[in-house]
Amino acid sequence: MRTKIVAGNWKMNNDKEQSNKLIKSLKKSIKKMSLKNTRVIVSPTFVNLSSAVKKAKKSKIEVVAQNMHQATNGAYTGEISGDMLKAIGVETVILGHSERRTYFGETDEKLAEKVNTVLEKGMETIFCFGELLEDRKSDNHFAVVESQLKNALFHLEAKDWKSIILAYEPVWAIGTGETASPEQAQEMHAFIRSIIEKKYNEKVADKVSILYGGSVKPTNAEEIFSKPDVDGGLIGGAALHVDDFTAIIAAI
Ligand SMILES: O=C(CO)COP(=O)(O)O
Repeated sequence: MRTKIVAGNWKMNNDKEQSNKLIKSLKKSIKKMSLKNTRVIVSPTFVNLSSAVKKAKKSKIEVVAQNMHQATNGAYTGEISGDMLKAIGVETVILGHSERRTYFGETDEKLAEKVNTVLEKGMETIFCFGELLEDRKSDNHFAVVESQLKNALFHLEAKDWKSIILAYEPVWAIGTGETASPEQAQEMHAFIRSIIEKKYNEKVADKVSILYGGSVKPTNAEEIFSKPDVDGGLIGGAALHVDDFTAIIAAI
């Protein structure tokens, strides 16, 4: 059985107090839930990671980072390395989010380097990708997603995939209120699994958790998560509110 995951990407939101308060409330609200085979993840901004890790201790909540640099250390002003994250108890990092690609020029090639570093450091990544609206309109969405995966991940060996979680986030659905329909999500997730099977084998394809991201809300989560190839969600806006995020976790 594949691991189910509900992850909240807080982006550049929540100061230290808000961050700690949200974790405290979330801890309480999920305490009685039976979360067998399910991971609950939150991703605060860098400066709040350390206190979030402490706050989340002795709970089901895992704290992950939103980005990291590919080098171990060096003259990279403003950057954060994998070792620095590990030193404060953060073992997982989101990579390739569309906001990083769009606003910070992260290319598939750079992401491939970051993924390599994640593996060298024994870390894990939630790897994001997804097509733009114009790609979908021109019926290029499968080709775009396939090339993003090939360029950034298909140099890996089969054994490396135990450290990879995929997050399909169609850019047109991020923060827009417009969600991919459960059928569109399922169609793409099944396609992703099929190309992984072709490149590797059935076991790798069957084992990798593929999350959907893009305007997931309490009102649509259950239907999206009910699809056989959707193993959870990467949640933006709705992860900032404990009631909404709790309802989304309950939907899994
Ligand atoms: O970008 C996202 C998660 O990484 C999705 O954001 P929204 O849920 O706000 O659309």
